[in-house]
Amino acid sequence: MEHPDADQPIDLSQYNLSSEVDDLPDEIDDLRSEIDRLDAIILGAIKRRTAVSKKVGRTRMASGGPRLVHSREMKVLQRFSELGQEGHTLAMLLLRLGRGPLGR
Ligand SMILES: O=C(O)C(=O)C[C@]1(C(=O)O)C=C[C@@H](O)C=C1
Repeated sequence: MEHPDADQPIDLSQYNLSSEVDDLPDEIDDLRSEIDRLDAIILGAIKRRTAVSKKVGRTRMASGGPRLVHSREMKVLQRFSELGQEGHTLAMLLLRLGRGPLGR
């Protein structure tokens, strides 16, 4: 299956995810509608990420591989580090969702 190069930034303009918000109206209801739209995108992306991450884990373990891959987790943490400490927390939560409870 075709898949985008992970190092190639996604064209965020296609999804209207730009951080430029000067063009948005100063209307609370309109702004909240935009937040609702974004939350739907984020939630959908998190649910798919979790499902894909679980599938990677199942596939790897089925061939005798480890439950976790430290180097990959470091890449994910690095990716979210542009958001600072909260980005680190967010990345940790995404990893936790994908790998399920540890120590079982
Ligand atoms: O990339 C992998 O090998 C995965 O299993 C996915 C993932 C992730 O959610 O990004 C989950 C657990 C691993 O420890 C590392 C990364």
